[in-house]
Amino acid sequence: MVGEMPNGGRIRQAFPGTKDLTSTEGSEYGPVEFTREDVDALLHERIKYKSKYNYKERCENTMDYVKRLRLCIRWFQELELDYAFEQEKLKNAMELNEKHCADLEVSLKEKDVELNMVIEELRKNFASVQVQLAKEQSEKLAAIDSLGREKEARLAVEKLQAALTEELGKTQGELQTSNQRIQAVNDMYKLLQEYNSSLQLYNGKLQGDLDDAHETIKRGEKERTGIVENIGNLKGQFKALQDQLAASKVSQDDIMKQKDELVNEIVSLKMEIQQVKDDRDRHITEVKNLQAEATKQNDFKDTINELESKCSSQKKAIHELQDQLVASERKLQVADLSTFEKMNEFEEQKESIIELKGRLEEAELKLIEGEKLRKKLHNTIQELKGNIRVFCRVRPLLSGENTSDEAKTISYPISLEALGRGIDLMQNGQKHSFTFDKVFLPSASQEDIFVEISQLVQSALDGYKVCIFAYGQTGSGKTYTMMGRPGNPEEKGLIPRCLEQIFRTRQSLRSQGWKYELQVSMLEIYNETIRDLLSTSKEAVRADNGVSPQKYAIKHDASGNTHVVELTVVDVRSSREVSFLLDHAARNRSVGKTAMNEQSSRSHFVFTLKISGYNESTEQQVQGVLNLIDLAGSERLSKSGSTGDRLKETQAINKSLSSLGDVIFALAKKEDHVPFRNSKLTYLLQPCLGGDSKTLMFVNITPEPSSTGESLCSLRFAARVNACEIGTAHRQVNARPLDYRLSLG
Ligand SMILES: Nc1ncnc2c1ncn2[C@@H]1O[C@H](COP(=O)(O)OP(=O)(O)OP(=O)(O)O)[C@@H](O)[C@H]1O
Repeated sequence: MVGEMPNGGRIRQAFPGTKDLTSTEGSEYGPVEFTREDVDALLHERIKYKSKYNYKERCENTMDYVKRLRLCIRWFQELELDYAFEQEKLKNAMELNEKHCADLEVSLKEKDVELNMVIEELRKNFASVQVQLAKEQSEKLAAIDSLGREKEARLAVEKLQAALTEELGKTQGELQTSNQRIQAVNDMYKLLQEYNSSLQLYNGKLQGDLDDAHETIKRGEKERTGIVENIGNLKGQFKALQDQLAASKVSQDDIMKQKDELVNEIVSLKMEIQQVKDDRDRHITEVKNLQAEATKQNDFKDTINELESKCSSQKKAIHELQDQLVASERKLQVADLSTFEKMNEFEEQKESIIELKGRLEEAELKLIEGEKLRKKLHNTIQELKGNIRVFCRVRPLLSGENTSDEAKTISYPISLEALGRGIDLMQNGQKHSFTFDKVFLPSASQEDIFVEISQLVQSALDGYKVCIFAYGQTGSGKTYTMMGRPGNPEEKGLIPRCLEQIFRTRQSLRSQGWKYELQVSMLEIYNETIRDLLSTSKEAVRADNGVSPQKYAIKHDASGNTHVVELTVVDVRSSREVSFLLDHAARNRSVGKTAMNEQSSRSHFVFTLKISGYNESTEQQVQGVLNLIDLAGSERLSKSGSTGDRLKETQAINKSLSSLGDVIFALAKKEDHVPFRNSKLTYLLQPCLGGDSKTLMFVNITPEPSSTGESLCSLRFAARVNACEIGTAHRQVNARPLDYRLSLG
């Protein structure tokens, strides 16, 4: 059958395009396909023939027609087979579809049930949503209400915002000016940095000059020794010449005498000659007479010969004496000449010695000036750097301590850059080198120490906060450095010397219109408790417990000043008054005997001098503070030999010193949190350590070989302190009157 296929198309396409159905070629060259039109044409085809009676032709045409019919039938048969196959396939597909439909139906039913459930739930939800909606509508109403209110509030806020914007504008203006100021500060900082580097350069140059000066001095020294040697030689020569001169003078005198004698002799000889001549003439006349007579008397011949020979020998003698006289006169002239030359040489050398002495003095002066300038620049650089300065002092060996050369563990480098600043410590054959701002040898006197810190004391008078503290193992000389040895003016410590300088300067500044008021307080921190050393009541000094927590509480105010509540403060007018107070405090101090020190300080001693200055002519006011602190000695429990109360003291001392270390190291590392509050000592010293103070630490060292370990610990601690940058101290200068309360810093 030919027709539309179930899929709407044809299964086979018979001869696309036009085709000659009379041809039977298809049967021989593969399958032939037919369209509906082809089949219709084939069925309605009439067999053509030329002659009705040409049976052959009719038979051939019929055969051809039959062939084509057969071909068409075969095509139909194949098509049918295809259709049957297709039908089978469709049936299978239909069965599959039916099955799928049944499955779908089941799942649809399930879905239906599910959907019903969902619908049920949605209905429930809808009901609750409706309830919620009602609720929300009421809330909406409330919200609309509050919106109204908020609008009002917003308006108010907008107004506020406008005001704030205005303020913001102002603040931004201020910010701008602040930025400008910051810029200016930055510029200043840059300038300071440049100044600093130029100072360093200058310092370098000065160092160079210093080196040159050293060189010149060395050369001068050499020249001087050469000159001194020369002078010695010249003096020797001069002496020899003087001796020679004296001898020459003597010989000259002798020669003169001789000359005189010779002259006399010559005169007498001349006279003699004259006489002889006269005699001769006389004799000649006599001889003539005699000759005349000789002729008569031959007897006189011998006498005449004798007289003649006598005469010629006398002539010879006169010649010799005359030659001698000429030679002596020449010698005398030569001697005069060389004396004159020597005198000239001596004068020249005298002048060159005077000139060299002048040059030497000039070089020495230059050296002193250079050293002063170097120190000043060093101080300025240190101030700009904002470091805590550290001086190291090594005390001399005390009687009974090991003095043998082999036991010496401390040495001092002599290189130019470390001279006076370096210290080397040997421990177990290993050398540990340290450099500080200054190292004082055991031979340094109390005056030497004071000279180095006197500028700091001046700073306190100029309105700076100054803090000097002594750190070191017990028995290393802290108290000796700060207080000195009582009863010996030569061995006065820093505290009495500082006060003497302050009172002296106060006196001299009076002529410039300055008036100073000085107030003193002294306290000690013993076992983490503050004790007022100037209190007149014994209980207040001694009681560890029973004091109100408010009493002696440490307070820092906003301007960086520290106050100790209820601490005794005394106005002082002379250093004698202060000495009296120091004696009083010393009697109240907690001291005890340890294995390391007979008179060991068992507490931290804090001496505070508040300086308030007012200049009547300039109306300028300054407020300086001088804190002088003798720390309790650091010591190992094992070494201190402490037990009982002493052990408790030692533990408290070590705890507060280790807190001091923690604070220093936190500052060195620039940590956000610095544990100032961990001990009374660090909390009290907060302004000194925190940067608003000129701070100097003495690290005291004992040269005793058995203390090498302790010394090394102290030096290491000091080196870290020295490396710690704490900021720059500020001067407290005011134009208006100050609050004269006493503060620690
Ligand atoms: N530079 C010095 N010259 C002479 N003697 C000194 C020197 N330094 C310290 N001494 C002596 O050494 C001893 C111990 O010194 P000092 O009491 O000052 O030590 P310290 O470090 O304060 O000890 P502590 O921490 O136990 O109080 C004292 O007898 C003192 O006189």
